[in-house]
Amino acid sequence: MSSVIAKNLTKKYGDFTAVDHINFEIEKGEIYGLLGPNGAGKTTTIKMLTGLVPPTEGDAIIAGFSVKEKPIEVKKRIGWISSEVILDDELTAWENLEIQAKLEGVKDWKERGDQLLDYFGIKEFKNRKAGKFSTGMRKKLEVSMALLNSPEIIFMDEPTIGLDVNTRASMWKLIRQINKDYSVTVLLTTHYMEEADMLCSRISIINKGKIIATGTPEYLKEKYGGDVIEIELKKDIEVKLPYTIVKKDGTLRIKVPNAENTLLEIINTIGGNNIKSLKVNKSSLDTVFLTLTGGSIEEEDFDAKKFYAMLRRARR
Ligand SMILES: Nc1ncnc2c1ncn2[C@@H]1O[C@H](COP(=O)(O)OP(=O)(O)OP(=O)(O)O)[C@@H](O)[C@H]1O
Repeated sequence: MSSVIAKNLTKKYGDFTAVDHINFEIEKGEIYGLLGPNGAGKTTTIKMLTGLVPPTEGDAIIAGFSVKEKPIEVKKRIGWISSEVILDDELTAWENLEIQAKLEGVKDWKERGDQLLDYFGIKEFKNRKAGKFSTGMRKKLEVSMALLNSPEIIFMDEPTIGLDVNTRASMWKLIRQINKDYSVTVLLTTHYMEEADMLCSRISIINKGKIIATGTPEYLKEKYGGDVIEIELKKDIEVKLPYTIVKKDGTLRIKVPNAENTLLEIINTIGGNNIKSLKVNKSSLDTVFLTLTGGSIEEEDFDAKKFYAMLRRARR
């Protein structure tokens, strides 16, 4: 059964198309990722799915209800965590929950509120002002608020943006736990490749408002992955190699099955003296993105020591 079905969902702002006829389907119980760089249209998509912004074209069926026709029914069945601040720092954790219950019209919320704070290990701080919470505790409170109305689906817009590595890892654990323990479907947006890879059962890659690929991380890496070697040339030359080469502004992007096995051949062909810099992007969702768009969200620095050792060997 599907929790979310997006059908030709489109948002235009004047002449600009922020989200362009996107289609995807999320099964009940999935952790689904919308992965894309800044400005790709992720937030706009979430806003349309949660009924905050009306689509220009298309529709979405959320928990069986059309967001266009039955936005109130949709809102009753979803939780939403924005990438912006949603807590009132001057109110206690409990008062923040109370406001959430009032805003969403959740009656008899107190028992569930207590149970949620207990589940997340912050019950003893229920009377502490949210402004005094650590980042991790704030996230737990935000998730408690989103779960207060017992939603079928939670939408999380960039849930770990700006978090340090440890808090990010705790958040991933927490998302997995609520997905299992509260049987809640999760749709999250992210521009972190690793996050999508670690957390999501399936991903749609979104770029410039369009979905350009959908599948499990494993499928996407197998279909579009491979290592990408980026070489900045000192002098522009014609390079003939049995691999896909994209040339842009004096830099070659060479897609190879495996960088370690092909680097020497490539350096020998180009000539070590003609290489200004070299970088290897190992197979990851980043290389998938690179293959699909020619651009990159995150880049891995190449190990310069290893490179120069190889270069020395190639020159001998
Ligand atoms: N209210 C608006 N009016 C005009 N343009 C908008 C509006 N909201 C968003 N946009 C534009 O739509 C595009 C998609 O924005 P959106 O916020 O959905 O992207 P995103 O993938 O969530 O990126 P980010 O992580 O930077 O928020 C951007 O170019 C943005 O400038």
